[in-house]
Amino acid sequence: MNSVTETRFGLYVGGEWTATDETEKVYNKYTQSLVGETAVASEEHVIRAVGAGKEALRVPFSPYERYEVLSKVAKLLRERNEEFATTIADEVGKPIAEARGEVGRAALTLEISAEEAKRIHGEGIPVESAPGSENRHSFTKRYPVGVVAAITPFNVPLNLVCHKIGPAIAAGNSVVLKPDEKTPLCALLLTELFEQAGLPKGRLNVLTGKGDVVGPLLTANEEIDMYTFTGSPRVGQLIREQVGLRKVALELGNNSATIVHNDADVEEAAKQVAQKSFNNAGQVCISVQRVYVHRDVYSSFVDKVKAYTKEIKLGDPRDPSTNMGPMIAESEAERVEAWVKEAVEQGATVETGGKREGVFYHPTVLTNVHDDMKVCRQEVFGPVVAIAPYETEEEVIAKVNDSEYGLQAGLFTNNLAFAMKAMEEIEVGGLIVNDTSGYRVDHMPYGGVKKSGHGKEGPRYAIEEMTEEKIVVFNL
Ligand SMILES: NC(=O)c1ccc[n+]([C@@H]2O[C@H](COP(=O)([O-])OP(=O)(O)OC[C@H]3O[C@@H](n4cnc5c(N)ncnc54)[C@H](O)[C@@H]3O)[C@@H](O)[C@H]2O)c1
Ligand SMILES: O=C[C@H](O)CS(=O)(=O)O
Repeated sequence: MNSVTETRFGLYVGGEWTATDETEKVYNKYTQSLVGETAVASEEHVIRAVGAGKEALRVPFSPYERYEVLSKVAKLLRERNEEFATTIADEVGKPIAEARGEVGRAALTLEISAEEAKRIHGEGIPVESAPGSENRHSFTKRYPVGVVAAITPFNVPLNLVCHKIGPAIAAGNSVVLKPDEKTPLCALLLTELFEQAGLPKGRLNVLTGKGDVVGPLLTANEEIDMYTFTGSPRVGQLIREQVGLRKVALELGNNSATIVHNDADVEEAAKQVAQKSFNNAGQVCISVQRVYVHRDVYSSFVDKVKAYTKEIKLGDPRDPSTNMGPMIAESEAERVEAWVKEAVEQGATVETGGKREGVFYHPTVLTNVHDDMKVCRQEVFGPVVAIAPYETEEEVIAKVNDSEYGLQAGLFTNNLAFAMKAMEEIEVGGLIVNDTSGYRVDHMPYGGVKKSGHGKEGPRYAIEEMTEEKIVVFNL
């Protein structure tokens, strides 16, 4: 069959599209109308996909050929930018401007991966410096791990797929991808581009279906060499438990903090916070959730954030004037509503927002919060930001660190000594000075500590995760 019959997709296994009797429906998150239907993978499909991946590894696929395929996919993706952007807007509910931005970033992620394919290298090891090894010489080389299973979330369904397929292919691996069942369409369209670009059969296999069914089938398959997962800490933990001694990279959640110090550009900080708290309706792992503001500038900062937040226009994601779309499901909007209600019962003040309309939750600014409220302690993953004052550098660093998570944090200050102290002491994978926790470009090392996971993304760093380093020592 073709990959698509109108909007119906098969599984992609060993370079062939396969239909299944059972299908999974995909809905437009704004209109709730049907936008696509995918096949549903069974255990047999998992076995076939992994087998195809293993088989493909036996056929030479040079670094330059990998570079060429990945570059071609990036080019095709740029050519079909609008189709991908509208697909993301429909299946996620992400405003079209943000969706276009995601497509551009996804193409860049593939271009960076293509470049990295040509420069995977080991290093010379000076073994001769050890007494008794004077006549030895040594170097290392990196080799693909084999078959990589990639499991991805709903919120950034194209670029986060590219962050897994790009480096895995660049490093010489085969991939079995399982995109999120709520937003699989752009990953399936991307698979068509890999096919069109001439990716050898079996190097990419795509299995769709419910995560709690297909996921365990993947983790139970002993032929898979590595798992790369982006999603919730709950599922990350399950995968960790199920895969035993095999390699795992986990990109999980966060309750991201940003500090606004008394010497900061308060106007700029407020503008950035109001934007990075509500992008994709707050459904971003580095979305600003907790803001700690120095008492000297607290009132003026809260006023400014409120004013910027009130300008956010909710509506149809396809309408270019919309700033914020719906959440992924009404049940998620109800959960956020319940968490805000609970915070208010515990003493929080709603400065603006605090209202649900069906699947929309209005962008919400909370003050008078304390660190043990759910909206501070847990990951909201919705359009809610909680603002609290602080007085000393030590106090605010302790507050930021008082979290189970540690993905990224932001700090607005012009005080270099404070910025360096924060770099030394804040427990995160990335500290962003003079911007929010929400800053990311695709070639930087990206990944968390604590319950935010382990292993880095960014093509160069993901390639390190997806390769094994081998040493050779010559006794001459
Ligand atoms: N650190 C990062 O880079 C990053 C990026 C994006 C999202 N996230 C996190 O992802 C979460 C939101 O995404 P989500 O709701 O799609 O997450 P999720 O964990 O519910 O789903 C992620 C993926 O796991 C699959 N899955 C579900 N159950 C499974 C199981 N039992 N075994 C294997 N796979 C299973 C889903 O189908 C989906 O493909 C948030 O916590 C967010 O912070 C992290
Ligand atoms: O949701 C988390 C994403 O990794 C953030 S970004 O889209 O990559 O910037």
